[in-house]
Amino acid sequence: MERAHIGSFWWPYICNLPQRFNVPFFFTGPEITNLQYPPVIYQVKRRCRALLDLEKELRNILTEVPSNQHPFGGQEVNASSLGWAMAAVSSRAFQMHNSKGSARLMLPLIDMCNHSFSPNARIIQQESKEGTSFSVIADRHLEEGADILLTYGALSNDILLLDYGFVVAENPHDFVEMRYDKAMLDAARMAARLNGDGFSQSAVSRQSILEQLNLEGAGASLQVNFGGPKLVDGRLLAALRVLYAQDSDYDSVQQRNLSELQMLDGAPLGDVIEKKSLKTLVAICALLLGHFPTSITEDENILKKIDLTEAGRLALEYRVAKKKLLVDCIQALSRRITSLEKDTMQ
Ligand SMILES: C[S@@+](CC[C@H](N)C(=O)[O-])C[C@H]1O[C@@H](n2cnc3c(N)ncnc32)[C@H](O)[C@@H]1O
Repeated sequence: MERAHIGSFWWPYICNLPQRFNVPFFFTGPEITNLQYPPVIYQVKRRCRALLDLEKELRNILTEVPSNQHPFGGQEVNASSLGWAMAAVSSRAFQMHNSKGSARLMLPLIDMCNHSFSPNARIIQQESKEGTSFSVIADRHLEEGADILLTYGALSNDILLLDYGFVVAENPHDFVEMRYDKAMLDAARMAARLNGDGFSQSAVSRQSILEQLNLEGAGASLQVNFGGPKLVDGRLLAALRVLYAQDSDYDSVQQRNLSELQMLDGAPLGDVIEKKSLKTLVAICALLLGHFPTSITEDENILKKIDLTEAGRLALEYRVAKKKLLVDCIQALSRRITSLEKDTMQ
């Protein structure tokens, strides 16, 4: 609305906002496909659909509104202008908290600061009789001309891409998600050349632990992640440890609590089960990597091209970061397997 009202109080601020935002609902179809990661493609399409629905709804409402009461000064409202407004808010509003609750606020000037996971400044909020004020203070001495960097939060590349239109190459908060599925675990077990019965035939006693992990039963939450500070979703790790446990190990399983079973450090059910679980996790990462249509090397070669669009480059950077995350997981898990093997030999 403010953008349509030339000369309004907020007009100077609105004029200084970027004309274009590089968020994915402005991507072309092929650029969206080039993200190569179904969970984020689903989110992009959902947001595009929501914008188109909003456009339709507003158009219907506005046909009934007399021209002198038109909220946008008679200007056409379409998905593109709505998308611009949404991107302006999603990429520039800061989540602020006080005693009354929390809200996302547009903070002119402060919103010129870029994001870093190693920021050199932070926002300070002060309450007084006059109201709430916000300022930025540096956490260390900044040379003249240095960028003032804030942290936008512990955000994954999915959120950075969808809300802000950029990604961070080695984002410590990024993850790759998969759906917990015993058929997938069986495939990974075979890929890791570990023999034994399929996981689908697991005993009732294991079933109850999988239910406690909320991976089985009504209302189970099946999304499990690789990456982030924990490297592997604790629930997936615990499930594999329990599924590999033999009936004879069962006493040992019952002596462990759920949080112990979910921790990557240690081998709560012994080295044999640990190695099998870790090898299966490596195979899952390799299978997930194989789902991407192109390799990291192919992507890096495409990235060297100079005629890529900004969105095309961003889509490539996004998918390379996901693939590298899986490679990092494979390497870290393989190091753990090697160290367990060394311990066994000693
Ligand atoms: C709150 S604004 C920051 C100021 C912005 N550079 C400007 O002057 O318009 C957020 C936008 O800045 C850009 N940005 C912030 N941090 C970034 C980073 N670390 N890498 C790339 N772009 C970044 C993104 O376009 C993001 O949507």
